[in-house]
Amino acid sequence: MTLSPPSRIVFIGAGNMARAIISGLLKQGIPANSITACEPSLEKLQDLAELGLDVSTNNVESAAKADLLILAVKPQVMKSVCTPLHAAVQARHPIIMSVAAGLRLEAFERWLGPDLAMVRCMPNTPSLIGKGASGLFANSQVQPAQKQMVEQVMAATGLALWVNSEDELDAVTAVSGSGPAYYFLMMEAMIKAGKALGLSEENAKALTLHTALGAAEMATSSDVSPAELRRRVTSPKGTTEQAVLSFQDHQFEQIVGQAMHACHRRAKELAVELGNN
Ligand SMILES: NC(=O)C1=CN([C@@H]2O[C@H](COP(=O)(O)OP(=O)(O)OC[C@H]3O[C@@H](n4cnc5c(N)ncnc54)[C@H](O)[C@@H]3O)[C@@H](O)[C@H]2O)C=CC1
Ligand SMILES: O=C(O)[C@@H]1CCC=N1
Repeated sequence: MTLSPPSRIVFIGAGNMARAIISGLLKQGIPANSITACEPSLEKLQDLAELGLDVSTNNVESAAKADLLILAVKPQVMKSVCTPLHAAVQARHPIIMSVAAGLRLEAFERWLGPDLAMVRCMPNTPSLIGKGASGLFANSQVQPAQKQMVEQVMAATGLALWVNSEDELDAVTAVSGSGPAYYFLMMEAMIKAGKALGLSEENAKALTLHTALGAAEMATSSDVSPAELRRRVTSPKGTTEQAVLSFQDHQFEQIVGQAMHACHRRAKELAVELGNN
């Protein structure tokens, strides 16, 4: 895939999320030498340099050559990372994309200056294998062609959806940003229970993971709802029914709902704790 200009993508922060996006981009054929990864420690950048990326420890120099600047540091350090970039981004006006949970566009506008084309993105780590799911929201400075370019970049990592309001990104965080962890937690619990029922760890793990894969692929490719797919597994007076009844007796739906509300609340708290100065 070739990106229409702007074409230098600079990542500030090359941790888990940046690496997941970078990997998705490389898999889609985006040239490694058009991507810059910037991190405080060159040691951490070594594998990315070996893949052919341009690497740097200097955020300001890297931002100064960005066409698309992706801010991928923890929310807790975002302000201290952004403030020194003010002059570089005001001089070049790249498209800026934050992947940080919670932090709102108005905070970035305070830290980086006004009139910048900014996108907030909530990606997830399955971007690593091109199976990511991202929510995107753009401010009014982002032009249609720039929106298309950002969408093309994130679509290289999986599903990329625009949402209608910035608030919705906190809901995206609760559903898909943090969502992989919920499924991993479920897998951990199923492997443990499979072992308790007498399977070897190896078999419990293989069966659990392939079941998750099969269920996810079936649900995404099917034209019927997850509820109907569940019904088709659940024979009246059969085995699945007992498991589902047990989940329901233990308020499964409420447990999931409460967890996602807690996630959503935390995104809002982060915005207040870290974005108000
Ligand atoms: N991990 C995930 O599943 C997701 C993470 N995010 C967001 O992505 C952002 C990054 O999270 P992770 O990648 O998980 O964290 P991480 O800790 O793996 O990566 C952050 C990277 O930033 C680097 N860094 C620290 N200070 C820096 C500085 N001054 N300049 C440049 N780089 C610096 C760190 O060395 C580290 O490699 C966060 O804001 C998070 O909210 C969003 C969606 C999903
Ligand atoms: O846990 C977090 O804060 C980040 C944001 C979404 C997924 N991981």
